[in-house]
Amino acid sequence: MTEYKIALVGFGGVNRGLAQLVADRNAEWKASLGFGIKIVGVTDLFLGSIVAEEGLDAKQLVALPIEKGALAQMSGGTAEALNEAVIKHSGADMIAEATFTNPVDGEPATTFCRWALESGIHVVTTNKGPIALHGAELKDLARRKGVAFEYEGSVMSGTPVIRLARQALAGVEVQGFEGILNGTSNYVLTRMKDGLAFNDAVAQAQQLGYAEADPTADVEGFDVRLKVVILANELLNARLSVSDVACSGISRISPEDIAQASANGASWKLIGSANREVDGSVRASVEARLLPNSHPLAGISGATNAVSFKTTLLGAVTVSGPGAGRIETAFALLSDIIAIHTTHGK
Ligand SMILES: NC(=O)c1ccc[n+]([C@@H]2O[C@H](COP(=O)([O-])OP(=O)(O)OC[C@H]3O[C@@H](n4cnc5c(N)ncnc54)[C@H](O)[C@@H]3O)[C@@H](O)[C@H]2O)c1
Ligand SMILES: N[C@@H](CCO)C(=O)O
Repeated sequence: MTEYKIALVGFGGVNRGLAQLVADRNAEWKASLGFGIKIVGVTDLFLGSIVAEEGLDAKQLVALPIEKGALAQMSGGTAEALNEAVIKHSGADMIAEATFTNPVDGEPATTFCRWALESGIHVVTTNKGPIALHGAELKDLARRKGVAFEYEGSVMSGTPVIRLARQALAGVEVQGFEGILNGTSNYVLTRMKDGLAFNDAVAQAQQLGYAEADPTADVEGFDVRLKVVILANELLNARLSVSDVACSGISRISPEDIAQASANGASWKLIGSANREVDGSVRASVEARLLPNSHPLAGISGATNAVSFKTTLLGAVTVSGPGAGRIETAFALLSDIIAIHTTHGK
């Protein structure tokens, strides 16, 4: 029976969700998926770090209090985040990288991915920064080292979209896409429709684990911009940089705008899109749009996301599902591990 040794880099909502899945389902996976997972290391800026080659108790990790240096409370743990040592020397076959997304330069997560890949260790990540800003370099490094670099959860959380489009839609000629790609902003717009104030709706999204560490990234469109770059480069073979994508958010939409839209049978939505132009170039944008309620994306509510691919052979193909959430995103990491097991399984 294959047992993957994994090190968790960043132990916030998403990787705690993965530990929860391991605690609850590892035995079942051995039967249904043909492998198990052993957590051999954890490192987190706030909580500290720990390594245990024999494996850590996932239940104990899930129950760890969210207190500065809390990993020092576990036998062998320390209050220091020994990121490099945990990534390179914990004996892990793979790391699950889930630290903060840095939309400016993708650091330090990009360095964490490089350390692992250079050491011949697979990487699964939900972090948009390294992929949107350094994806080509990291994919090339992974190829050269013969290891996997998987990032399904970077777009639409656990809802399959990157691998689905890459594999199941291969050959249908994707010409473009438009979608609701941020759970927090869609949740905020939905709750404002119910009468909640903007700031209160953002606070709820934070409590529910949807928002970025700095929710400005959600409501000003920066998070969607990263996702548009990832999807356009992945599916349209574009070579977009973040600066190529015009971007605005939802913070200027007032309760009055929302009420007026409702009265007129329309809804405000934050839409990320990219399209191949006749000259072959790809044009992309992120903006709030007023959609008639008959539009397929107008009825997508709460933290649900949806993306509609424009294809030559099938017309529009639309995928909808959770766009954020701790367990939902942890599932994306599991789907990456399953993909690694399929391609690199021992
Ligand atoms: N929560 C979601 O719904 C969701 C969905 C898709 C993608 N993501 C992405 O997944 C990642 C993790 O999300 P989350 O909700 O768990 O965030 P989180 O804020 O709950 O956790 C991030 C953790 O990373 C740690 N960290 C930050 N910088 C670090 C560093 N330099 N070294 C070590 N640890 C560091 C923090 O202390 C924190 O515990 C983010 O990049 C986010 O954009 C989240
Ligand atoms: N903060 C992001 C997490 C998923 O990438 C969102 O709300 O969509």
